[in-house]
Amino acid sequence: MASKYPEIQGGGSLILAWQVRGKNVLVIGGGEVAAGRIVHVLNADAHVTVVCPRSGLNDEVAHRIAAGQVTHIDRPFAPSDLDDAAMVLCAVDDPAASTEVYQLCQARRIPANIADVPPECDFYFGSVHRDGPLQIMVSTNGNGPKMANIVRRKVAEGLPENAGAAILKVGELRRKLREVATTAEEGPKRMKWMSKVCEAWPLEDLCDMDDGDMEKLLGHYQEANVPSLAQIRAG
Ligand SMILES: C[C@@]1(CC(=O)O)C2=NC(=C\c3[nH]c(c(CCC(=O)O)c3CC(=O)O)Cc3[nH]c(c(CC(=O)O)c3CCC(=O)O)/C=C3\N/C(=C\2)[C@@H](CCC(=O)O)[C@]3(C)CC(=O)O)/[C@H]1CCC(=O)O
Ligand SMILES: NC(=O)c1ccc[n+]([C@@H]2O[C@H](COP(=O)([O-])OP(=O)(O)OC[C@H]3O[C@@H](n4cnc5c(N)ncnc54)[C@H](O)[C@@H]3O)[C@@H](O)[C@H]2O)c1
Repeated sequence: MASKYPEIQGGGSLILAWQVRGKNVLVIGGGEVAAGRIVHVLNADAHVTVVCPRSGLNDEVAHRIAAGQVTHIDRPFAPSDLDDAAMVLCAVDDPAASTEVYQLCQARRIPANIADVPPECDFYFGSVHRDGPLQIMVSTNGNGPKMANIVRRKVAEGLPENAGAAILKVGELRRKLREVATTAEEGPKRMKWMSKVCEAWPLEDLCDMDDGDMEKLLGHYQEANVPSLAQIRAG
């Protein structure tokens, strides 16, 4: 029977935007896969430690270490490396070591991804498009990682060029709005107004909006209709 509520499909992943800013992420291994994981977590402002013998580091990981972007422990993994870890990413070419890492992480309740070993992953990586504040992740839930890459590139091709820049401006406007409409009671009205601006304004106008335009637009916050960029500039 058709229901008015969303149908449950099951079998998916819970896709979230995990905030690892300033948290300790331990990367085990220093090869090609580790290099990719390191880029993902550095882009999320995590504090990254790589444990791997120097002889096993690839050029990219060695560069991250030399540039001071990550902390390096020059030896194979040891259980004490987990002591401060909020998240563990393991990418070693040694299945027995991987399994040991995963079991230790489970015992300590540290979320872990063992690259290429789905049953030993608390979360999978996905294929990510990034444009400033905009991130889009594609997952095939373990069915076809290469397909995730292909779909991600197709999705990115279909996006307007200025989506990220427009979203950056929306972020600034929202922060300014909260300074003008400060109270909790104002919340629902503030949210409705912000939604209206996002729907009414083309991306180009959002991108064009400067500080002065934002102040003027916020001056119309109490009105029922949201004026266009041309209207606020014309006064
Ligand atoms: C998305 C991406 C993110 C990233 O790694 O950052 C990612 N794999 C990528 C590439 C890739 N990986 C593999 C190939 C070879 C071609 C192919 O097999 O398709 C290619 C293609 C290439 O290298 O171009 C081999 C592979 N991968 C896994 C297994 C094990 C298995 O399936 O059992 C095997 C060996 C299978 C075998 O032995 O045959 C498993 C996983 N790989 C995942 C993520 C998770 C599921 C994501 C999802 O389903 O959407 C999951 C479950 C766990 C995890 O590792 O997190 C990244 C693309 C990023 C990008 O380019 O944008
Ligand atoms: N999910 C994916 O996207 C994906 C894609 C390709 C490969 N993989 C898998 O990821 C793993 C790593 O692949 P790679 O291409 O980076 O391999 P690689 O051989 O380039 O790197 C392996 C790294 O692990 C290090 N290492 C080995 N034992 C270690 C230990 N006990 N402690 C610390 N470091 C240790 C090595 O020194 C080396 O730096 C493999 O198991 C591979 O099958 C995953």
